Amino acid sequence: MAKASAHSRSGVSRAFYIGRFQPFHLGHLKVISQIAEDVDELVIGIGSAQLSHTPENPFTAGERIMMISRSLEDLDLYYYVIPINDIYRNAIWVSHVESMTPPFSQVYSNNPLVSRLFSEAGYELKHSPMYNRVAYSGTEIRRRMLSGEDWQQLVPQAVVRVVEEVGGIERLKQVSMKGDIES
Ligand SMILES: Nc1ncnc2c1ncn2[C@@H]1O[C@H](COP(=O)(O)OP(=O)(O)OP(=O)(O)O)[C@@H](O)[C@H]1O
Ligand SMILES: NC(=O)c1ccc[n+]([C@@H]2O[C@H](COP(=O)(O)O)[C@@H](O)[C@H]2O)c1
Repeated sequence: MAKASAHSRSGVSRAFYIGRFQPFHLGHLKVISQIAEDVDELVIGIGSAQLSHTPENPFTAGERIMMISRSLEDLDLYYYVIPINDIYRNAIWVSHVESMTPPFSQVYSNNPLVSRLFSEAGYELKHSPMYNRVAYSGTEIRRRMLSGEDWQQLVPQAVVRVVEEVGGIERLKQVSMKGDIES
């Protein structure tokens, strides 16, 4: 059975969009700007919220919240940013998400597992185009942060400031080191 219609009982249309946002980049911003044209409110899930200080997940949930809220300041959209820990039980993951978020009726995702789990649970799935995927990619941005190449142009200015504020480049380099730290 399909979930509630696109509009809830209050008449508000609310959607869900989840990512790890390691870091939040211009591809994510473009997706959210597009979603903002379709819905009244957006619930943004910070996936793998428990992870930080690793090469694939350098930033904490709190830092990712800063990146997102500061980047969306100028957008005409009411949004909620909710950290979601992984639970490693796909069959009940949607219920886990529902237990942490305001209710929503549409899900925006290009992640095959996320799409599958929400459509099995009866949600309306929406897919957005991939924008400049070669560069607007967390993997590519972290690679550039490590190699000293220009990554700043691939993220909102607010994200550059958060990364600087938390010493993000130094952290990423240190947690990516192999072997012992030489004195
Ligand atoms: N350039 C992009 N354009 C449109 N959607 C994107 C883009 N990059 C990521 N997304 C989508 O945003 C959601 C969250 O993505 P995620 O946070 O994993 O970013 P990512 O760039 O794919 O990161 P990583 O390379 O670290 O896996 C996913 O549904 C993903 O498909
Ligand atoms: N069983 C689970 O805990 C489960 C299932 C599906 C997605 N997720 C999370 O959802 C997020 C999806 O975001 P990405 O598209 O960035 O991979 C990830 O953080 C992923 O770990 C978790």
